[in-house]
Amino acid sequence: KYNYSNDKARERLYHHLNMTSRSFAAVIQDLDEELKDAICLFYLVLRGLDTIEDDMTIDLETKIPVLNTFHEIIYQKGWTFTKNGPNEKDRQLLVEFDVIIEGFLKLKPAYQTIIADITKRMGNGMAHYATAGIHVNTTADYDEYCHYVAGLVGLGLSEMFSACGFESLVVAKRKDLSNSMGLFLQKTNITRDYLEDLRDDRRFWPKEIWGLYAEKMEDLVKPENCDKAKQCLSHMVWNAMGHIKDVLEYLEMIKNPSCFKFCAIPQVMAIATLNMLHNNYKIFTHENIKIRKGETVWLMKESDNIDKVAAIFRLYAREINKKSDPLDPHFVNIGVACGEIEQIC
Ligand SMILES: CC(C)(C)CN1C(=O)[C@@H](CC(=O)N[C@@H](CC(=O)O)C(=O)O)O[C@H](c2cccc3ccccc23)c2cc(Cl)ccc21
Repeated sequence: KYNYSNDKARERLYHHLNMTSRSFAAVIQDLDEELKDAICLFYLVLRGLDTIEDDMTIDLETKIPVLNTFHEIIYQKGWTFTKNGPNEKDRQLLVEFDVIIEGFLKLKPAYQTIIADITKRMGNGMAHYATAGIHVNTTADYDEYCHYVAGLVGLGLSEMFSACGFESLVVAKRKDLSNSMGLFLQKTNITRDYLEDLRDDRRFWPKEIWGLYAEKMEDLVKPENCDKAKQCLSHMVWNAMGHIKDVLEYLEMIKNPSCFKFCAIPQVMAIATLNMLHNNYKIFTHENIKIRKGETVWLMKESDNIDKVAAIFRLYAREINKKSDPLDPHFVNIGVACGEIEQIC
């Protein structure tokens, strides 16, 4: 029955959600009642984990154990974390993490189990890559790292969609497609955040790729290496585009309208971002380049069914292809990738 204190707790929970990312918080709040709280808490637990992984001011002796045990921490009433650096974006979330734990412990056991399982696997994966000397070298490492931090999120969400009955059991079964949903988002973010990550001494671009264009990853920012830098960027864009076929196949499976928008909106933002990144030397000179607000508003409005989403992917594939430089070694690859997208859409 209606429980005032519960409502107060829920209000504090959604306050944290709105603090993390306003636009996406609105999308989560549009989800059906049955899933809304579970996905809100999944999102905030993962945001807490990510805030610890991202904070380079925390020494490894502290960071590694917290990453590895976060799936147990989320059951510990009252737990908070105050060791985050002062300028860490979501520091407040961890200072008040007891609120998240309260909400997590109110969820149905089925959702708690899914969230704890994904958190365990993600935390272990993050701890591995946070260990001194471990780098993203091969493209296989790149796929593995992105699986840990984003592919697993897709697996967890698909299990929730199937568990609550909104989507068929096939959605949870197609782990390959769920994984690609995460990889497409994460590879787009990693490609976009080259300069910011370089500044924070975080290296996610695989050496197997940047090593074809420079001696050291940081050489790509030198003006004299401009052409090589843009060729490396094309290679990264092409690598991310490899997941689009799976993304569209996954979205075609999603029938519940609120689940569909929740899944489709980040994907159309990602293809729009990839289009903005392609052949855009600014990623080597400016941080935090984003698609315009007007474009995101249009994308959020236009992503409510598979036909419109397919049309958006077809539109951006054409834009990306138009911007390709015939002298770029990946000119043909990107042309083929764009052709494929235009075919399936
Ligand atoms: C790393 C990441 C891509 C998984 C982060 N991630 C996302 O990027 C969010 C979108 C988001 O947070 N957008 C923010 C980004 C920002 O703050 O800059 C915005 O303001 O638009 O979406 C994903 C997300 C949504 C829907 C389906 C998914 C399937 C597989 C993997 C991830 C999926 C997400 C869902 C959950 Cl439950 C948790 C995290 C995420």
